[in-house]
Amino acid sequence: MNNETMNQTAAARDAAQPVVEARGLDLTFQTNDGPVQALKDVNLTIDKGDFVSFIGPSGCGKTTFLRVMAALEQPTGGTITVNGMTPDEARRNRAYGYVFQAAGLYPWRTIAKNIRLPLEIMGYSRARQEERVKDVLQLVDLEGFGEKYPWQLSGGMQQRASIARALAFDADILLMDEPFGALDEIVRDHLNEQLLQLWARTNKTIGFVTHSIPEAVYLSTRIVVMSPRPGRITDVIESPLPKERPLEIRDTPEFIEIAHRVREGLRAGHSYDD
Ligand SMILES: Nc1ncnc2c1ncn2[C@@H]1O[C@H](COP(=O)(O)OP(=O)(O)OP(=O)(O)O)[C@@H](O)[C@H]1O
Repeated sequence: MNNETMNQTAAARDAAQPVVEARGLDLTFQTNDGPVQALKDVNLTIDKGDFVSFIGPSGCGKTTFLRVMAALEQPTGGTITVNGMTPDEARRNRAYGYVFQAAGLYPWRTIAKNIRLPLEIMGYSRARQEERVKDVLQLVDLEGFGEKYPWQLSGGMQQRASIARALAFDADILLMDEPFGALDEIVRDHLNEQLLQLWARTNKTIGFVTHSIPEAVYLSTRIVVMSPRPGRITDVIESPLPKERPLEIRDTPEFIEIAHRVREGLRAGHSYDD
């Protein structure tokens, strides 16, 4: 191998820094009705700056995988590292922010105070808290809404506030569990566009759970198709779509082709016997 080729190989390796590496991951829950295998032999690498969506029918382990990454569940087999550490160490290093399906804002605190909460807990100075709140409100297009209470905002705005809270301590990784699932389609389209812009501006690594094929295809650099009983990965689709994605991209043949492959993957992994 000549020097130039070696340099190119090294550059490619540096460019693709693995953020999450799961190898042979298993998770079996012990329940009163017996063991439930939520994840079976999951192998996945997520690189820095990837936008990875997890799609699959109910119960295929999407949320469980996200929770394992966030150290909220312990695997019962295999290995997983986040930024080269255990998920627990990564959590203590503030590697991720987590966004749930429900915005989960405290109704008695203003939007700014909701966003400030994790920073207060982490002991940020008052000045630094103010600075971060201002920055993240701007990132999610909610400048001027900091002093409002959650009930004064629409559902879409509340979800943006919840994303702002997850971004407050500037974690590298954003884990989002069906964050827009409860919103109507127009609002969802708008938030999808905004999320892509935010991702492009911040270069975060995003793990995103969804039930929607168009949402997964529109947002992702990589789509992980899962199937249930036991929960496992059946396909990983690398998106050929450019990083710049106007909503109209959804009408292009490339988009429709990826959506078709996701649908086929879901169909193949689905058992119609139950
Ligand atoms: N704490 C738990 N104890 C026992 N079983 C659990 C627990 N959490 C999840 N499970 C089971 O593990 C399986 C995977 O659940 P999980 O919530 O990860 O699926 P999902 O793909 O996110 O589903 P959905 O799309 O409905 O949110 C399911 O069978 C679920 O009932």
